[in-house]
Amino acid sequence: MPISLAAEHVSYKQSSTFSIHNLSLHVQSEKITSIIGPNGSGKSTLLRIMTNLIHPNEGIVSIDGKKVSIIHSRELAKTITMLSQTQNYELELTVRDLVSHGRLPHRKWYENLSQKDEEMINWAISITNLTHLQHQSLKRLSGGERQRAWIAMAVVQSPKILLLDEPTTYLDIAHQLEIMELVKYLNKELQMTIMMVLHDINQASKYSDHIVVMKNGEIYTSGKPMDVINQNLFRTVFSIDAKISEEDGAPFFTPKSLIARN
Ligand SMILES: Nc1ncnc2c1ncn2[C@@H]1O[C@H](COP(=O)(O)OP(=O)(O)OP(=O)(O)O)[C@@H](O)[C@H]1O
Repeated sequence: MPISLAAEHVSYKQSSTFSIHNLSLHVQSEKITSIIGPNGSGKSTLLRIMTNLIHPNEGIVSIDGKKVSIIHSRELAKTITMLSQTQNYELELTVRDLVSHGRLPHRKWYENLSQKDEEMINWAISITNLTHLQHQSLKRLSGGERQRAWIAMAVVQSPKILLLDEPTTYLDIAHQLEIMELVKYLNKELQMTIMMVLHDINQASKYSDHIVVMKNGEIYTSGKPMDVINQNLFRTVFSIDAKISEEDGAPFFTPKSLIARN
């Protein structure tokens, strides 16, 4: 079932130096949307607004027309899940324990895991390719394995919408691609709507149906990768000259040189 996540005329004052002003965004259902933009442009803030973690001063965020601010947190967690940029890596938990926590919205805190919970946990561990590591402590995993464990915890909630904040940060290129392929699988096979913040613009271009470019707390532009990724974007948003080519039908950029910032 398609699901509609939208922000309308949202404003949020984060600090004396940063605010989001009158931002509107309709996230495409069952598609992959990537948010790109320079450091401090408001990408994470936007994700947190979309999941009701922070509340806009003005405007509305809604799911299927219902304000997220009035949806019960347990219900909201079953619909939309966000994986933040930094996870607590010092947790003394096994992979399976962590993933089990993701079932909390589906049961009362005092109830034991049901058979359905156990089935979902097995499923989430399996699709993230962690079955052989399920009893391993999180502390003893590689960065890529640990990231997959956190994604499994998010996925076990079977949310319709999954938001990921820089899911590939700190990972080597093979593990980055593994995460991107997993994201693609969740979208294509499970019809999950995905919105993620990415710094790697070539990965955003390759894996996304839609790209949103943030600059100074505003959406500078948005659209299909082919319509958004161009030399002008790199000059005006990232202050670099770039060469744009095409790779498997998606734009591919190579940085050339810095240009003076405005
Ligand atoms: N809790 C906070 N209190 C005050 N200011 C904050 C807070 N969190 C972020 N900011 C500021 O808000 C602005 C936007 O931050 P945000 O994290 O949304 O940017 P971003 O585009 O995700 O950046 P990055 O690419 O570096 O992760 C930045 O100037 C940041 O310093």
